[in-house]
Amino acid sequence: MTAEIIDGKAFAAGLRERIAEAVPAFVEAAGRKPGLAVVLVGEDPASQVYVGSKGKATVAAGMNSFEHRLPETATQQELIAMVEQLNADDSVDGILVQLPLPEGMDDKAVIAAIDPAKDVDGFHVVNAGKLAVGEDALVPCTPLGCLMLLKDALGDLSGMDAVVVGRSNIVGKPMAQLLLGENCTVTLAHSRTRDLPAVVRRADIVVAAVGRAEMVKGDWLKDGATVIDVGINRLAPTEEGKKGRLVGDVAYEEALGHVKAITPVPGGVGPMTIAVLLRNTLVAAHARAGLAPPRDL
Ligand SMILES: NC(=O)C1=CN([C@@H]2O[C@H](COP(=O)(O)OP(=O)(O)OC[C@H]3O[C@@H](n4cnc5c(N)ncnc54)[C@H](OP(=O)(O)O)[C@@H]3O)[C@@H](O)[C@H]2O)C=CC1
Ligand SMILES: Nc1nc(=O)c2c([nH]1)NC[C@@H]1CN(c3ccc(C(=O)N[C@@H](CCC(=O)O)C(=O)O)cc3)C=[N+]21
Repeated sequence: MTAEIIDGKAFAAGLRERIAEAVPAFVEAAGRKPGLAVVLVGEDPASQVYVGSKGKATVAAGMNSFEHRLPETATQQELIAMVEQLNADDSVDGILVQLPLPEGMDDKAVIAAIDPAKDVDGFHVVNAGKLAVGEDALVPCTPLGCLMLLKDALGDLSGMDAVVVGRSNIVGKPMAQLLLGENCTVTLAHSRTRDLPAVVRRADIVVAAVGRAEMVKGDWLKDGATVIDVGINRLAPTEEGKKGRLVGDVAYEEALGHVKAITPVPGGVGPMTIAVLLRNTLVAAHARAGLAPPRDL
């Protein structure tokens, strides 16, 4: 059996195209462009790259991109003051505070300061709670992107055994909620899980969101499983002066011999995260303007 490589990059490009096509109708109805504000604290080079590519994708979709940078030395109070200013700014539909925050800042307090209607990351407890009880919510971008790829690859997920490895509030937990919402039988595994290989072996669907390079081995996978690899791990460079290779949480080459379909790293989930961020911004913009949500996004 040859494994299908799930092309997240291509799917994300298609989604961004559909978003760009839906923007003019919003502009017509609301009399303004949707706007996304990204706040970056400190100088972390990886974060700077992400923020830069988010900004470019936002503008390419026909939306306004507002970038705000605070120095590494900024206080939590200053950051929250900036968030409150963005809450009050009517041209801003989405607010994303890039994580991780510098040492000493409390993620929870900062996220709590974001207006839930503008919380395009879906990290605010109001949105997490709505997702948990099955109400309309802004859903975290990475797990929603994973779900879109799964539905595209498999169609109806009803009744399937899904194992999510990793229980963070950002990826694993909302992923489990989404799969439950699709009527999967969901197992949420983590660092205290006993006999993880045996747990993973039961799964028709495996979502790996651990942050450990190539931890999930090929022989942990049931033949014919579909695998979504969320992990982004930079290996040590093999040559001086070069960047190390990017790998996922799944031993990709080994997995190819077992799976029905799998996402690569890079080119899998990563690009979906950014496309869904734009989608969430457009959804938030419609809701804030009192318009019906855009369809087919
Ligand atoms: N593609 C994208 O857009 C994104 C990619 N990522 C990537 O996804 C990965 C996960 O991110 P995130 O959820 O934020 O990470 P966290 O570090 O917040 O969570 C990791 C989870 O993995 C679990 N875990 C750690 N070690 C093991 C182990 N040996 N066996 C089983 N479970 C284990 C932890 O368990 P416990 O709770 O018990 O500690 C925890 O629940 C990272 O590689 C990150 O870079 C993240 C966000 C977006
Ligand atoms: N508030 C907040 N929201 C986030 O959504 C958020 C965040 N903070 N902090 C950091 C993580 C990580 N993240 C990624 C986005 C895109 C790629 C991506 O596009 N990756 C490319 C490769 C990029 C490369 O080559 O380095 C790929 O996988 O193909 C990866 C990771 C969003 N995050």
